[in-house]
Amino acid sequence: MTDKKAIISVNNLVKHYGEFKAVQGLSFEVYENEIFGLLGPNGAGKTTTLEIIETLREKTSGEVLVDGLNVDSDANAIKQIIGVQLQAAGYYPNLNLVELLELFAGLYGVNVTPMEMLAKVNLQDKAKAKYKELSGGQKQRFSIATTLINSPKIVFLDEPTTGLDPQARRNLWDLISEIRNNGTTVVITTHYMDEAEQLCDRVAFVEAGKIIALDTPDQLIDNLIAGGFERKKEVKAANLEDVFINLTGKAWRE
Ligand SMILES: Nc1ncnc2c1ncn2[C@@H]1O[C@H](COP(=O)(O)OP(=O)(O)OP(=O)(O)O)[C@@H](O)[C@H]1O
Repeated sequence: MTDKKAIISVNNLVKHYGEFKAVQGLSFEVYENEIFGLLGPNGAGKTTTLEIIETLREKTSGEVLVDGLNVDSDANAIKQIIGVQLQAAGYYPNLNLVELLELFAGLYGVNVTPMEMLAKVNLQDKAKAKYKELSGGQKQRFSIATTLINSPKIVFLDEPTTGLDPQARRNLWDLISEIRNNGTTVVITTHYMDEAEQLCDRVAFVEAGKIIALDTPDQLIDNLIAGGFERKKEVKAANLEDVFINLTGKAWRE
């Protein structure tokens, strides 16, 4: 991993909300073409950190470079090369998915073929549906499609699988891996450790505005075991989620 090139560099990032210190000197790099996970408990500062990198939130101090561009001076250029998920409220209720994609493409000043974008996230059948008519998993997939409109170098996904069933989650993992395999760097936040373990090339654990560990999932687990850690209960070769997936299959179904 040492020959990897950093596409995001965060140096001593600090964010205060009044007296409250939400981010307290974070430093990390995201490498080109990896899936990088920010993990940590509620309120740890993950979203704040992401939004500062996305140029959507002011920092208190520190340096953030995105593909060599500085968030302080090059925010507009950064916006051109990143894909960010919109909050649900951003989707005009009376437009269908094709019309929404055309609207976003117009805002970015790019040409897209909406059906091709929908095919990437397996939503061709829903081309004429409105956002509010989609299931939770379909909404997430559509919102990921919107992040790809400007062919970004980096996509940011804030808890993309929260609230989804196991199949929808696994299908989203496949989709996110595909996005990475097509050359895009992915930065993701999640509370699901199985997701981080399966999906992320490297993860950073954030707690109370600080990074307390950063490595590949494999290395972090090996370090823990090397320290003498043992699970109390013997681990079975499968878990209840495996039973669910085996009973119900892995096909897209919402
Ligand atoms: N606009 C704001 N004004 C004041 N405090 C804020 C603001 N935004 C976030 N905070 C506080 O900063 C801390 C970090 O919030 P943040 O949303 O970054 O956490 P998070 O790690 O993304 O949490 P979660 O996992 O719950 O999404 C929290 O204590 C939160 O209450």
